[in-house]
Amino acid sequence: MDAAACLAAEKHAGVSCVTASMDDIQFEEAARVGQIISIRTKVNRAFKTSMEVGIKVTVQDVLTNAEKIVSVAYATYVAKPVDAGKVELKPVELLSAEDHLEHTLAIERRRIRLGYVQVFQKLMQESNKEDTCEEKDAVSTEHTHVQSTELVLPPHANHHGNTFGGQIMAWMQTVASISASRLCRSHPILKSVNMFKFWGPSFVGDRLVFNAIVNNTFHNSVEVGVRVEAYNCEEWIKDQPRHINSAFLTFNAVNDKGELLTFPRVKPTTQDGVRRYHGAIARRRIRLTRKCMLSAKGDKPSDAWETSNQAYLSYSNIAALTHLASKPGWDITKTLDNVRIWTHEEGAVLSFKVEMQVKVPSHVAFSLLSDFSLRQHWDRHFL
Ligand SMILES: CCCC(=O)SCCNC(=O)CCNC(=O)[C@H](O)C(C)(C)COP(=O)(O)OP(=O)(O)OC[C@H]1O[C@@H](n2cnc3c(N)ncnc32)[C@H](O)[C@@H]1OP(=O)(O)O
Repeated sequence: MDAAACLAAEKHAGVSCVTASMDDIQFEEAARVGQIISIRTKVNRAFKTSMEVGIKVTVQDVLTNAEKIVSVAYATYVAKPVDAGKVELKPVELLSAEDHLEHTLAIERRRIRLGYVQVFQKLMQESNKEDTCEEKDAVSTEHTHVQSTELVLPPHANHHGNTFGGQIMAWMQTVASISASRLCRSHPILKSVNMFKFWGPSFVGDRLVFNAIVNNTFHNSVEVGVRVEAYNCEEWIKDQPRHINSAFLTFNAVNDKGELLTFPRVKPTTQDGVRRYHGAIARRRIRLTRKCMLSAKGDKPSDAWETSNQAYLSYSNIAALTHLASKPGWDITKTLDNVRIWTHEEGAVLSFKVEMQVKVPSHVAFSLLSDFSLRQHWDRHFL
C-alpha cells in the first residue's frame, strides 16, 4: 500500500516523497493466498508541501471472480527532494466528478487529521475520570511486553535508502500480534491500525527496536501499542535512540468455530501503563466515531453532538451533501431572479438544491457567508 501510494505521490510531485502519516486503516476482509490483490492509489489533493493519497485495496477470487474491498485508506505524503528542503506542490488536475468529490473531502479529512491530538487529549482527561482500571483477576499488562530488533537491509528500504513505512508496519504487526497472543492463546487477527505519524526517517544500516505491550482490552478486542526506536552504529554504542514511530494496533481472536474470543481484563502496573490504558479508551472512542461517521453509514454514535465529535460531524454532513450534489439526475424546476431550484428524486427521497449567483470578490463572499446574521444582505428571499 505504502509503495503504491508513494509512487502516486511522486508522480504528482515530480520529486521524492516520504510518508508523513497514515489515517486509521480498517481491514474489512482478509486477503488470502491465491487471490488477486489490487491496490489503486490516487493523489486526491495537494496542500502546500503535503498531499493526501487515497488507497483502495481489493481482492478478487480467481474461481468466482467476486471482488471484495479489503481496505480504503488515506495517507499523507510530503514532497522532500533528497538532500534538499521541502517543495511547494502544484494543484491536482481534476478530471472527473469523483476527482472533484475527493478533492473537496480531502480538506475536511485534513482538518480531522491535524486536530487529532487535541481531540485525543480531551478524551484522555475524560477517560481518566471514568475508568479507574482497578479490576480483580485482571492480568498485568507487563506480562504482554515483547521486544524485537531488526537490522534495516537494502530490500527493506525505498529507492532513497529510507526504510519503507510499510516494512516498519509489517514488523510492528509481528511483534504486536505476539504480544496480543499472550492473552488469548490463539492467533490474533489484525482489525485496524490507528492513525499514525512517521516522526523521523530511518535508513539502511539502522537497528530498529520494537517494544510492544497490551494497553487495554475491550471484550472482543485488544489494543497493542508499539514504539519504534532507531539507532545507527554510533547511537547504538551510546544508547541514544531516535523515536521514529508509535502505532496502536487492534486485534480480534477467534476459536476453532470462528467465534470471537473474549479477552481478559488487564491492569497496568506502572504510571506509563496507566497512561496507555486510558489512551486506549480515548483512541477506541475516536476510532469508532470516526469509522461510522466517515463511512456515512451504520448507526451514528449517541454522542454525535459532543464537542470532540465536531470535526467528524462536520465531515459527515459535508460528505453527505457533496455526494448528493454530485449524483446524476438533478432537474431545474424553477428559475427566478438569478435563483435556480433543482430537484432530485430517488425512490421515496426528494432532494432540493438552491443555487444563486452573486458577483462579489471572494473575500467579501466569505465574510458574508461566514456570519449567519448577514444573510439578509445577500439573500433577498430570506425571511
Ligand atoms: C515508498 C514508501 C515511502 C516511505 O515509506 S518513506 C518512509 C517512512 N516515512 C518517513 O521516514 C518520514 C519521516 N518523517 C519525516 O521525515 C518528517 O517528519 C516529515 C514527514 C518530512 C514532516 O516533517 P516536519 O518537519 O514535521 O514538517 P512540517 O511540520 O513542516 O509538515 C510538513 C507537512 O506535513 C503536514 N503534516 C504534519 N504532520 C502531519 C500529520 N500528522 N498528518 C498529516 N499531515 C501532516 C503539515 O501540515 C505540512 O503540510 P503542508 O505543508 O501544510 O501541506
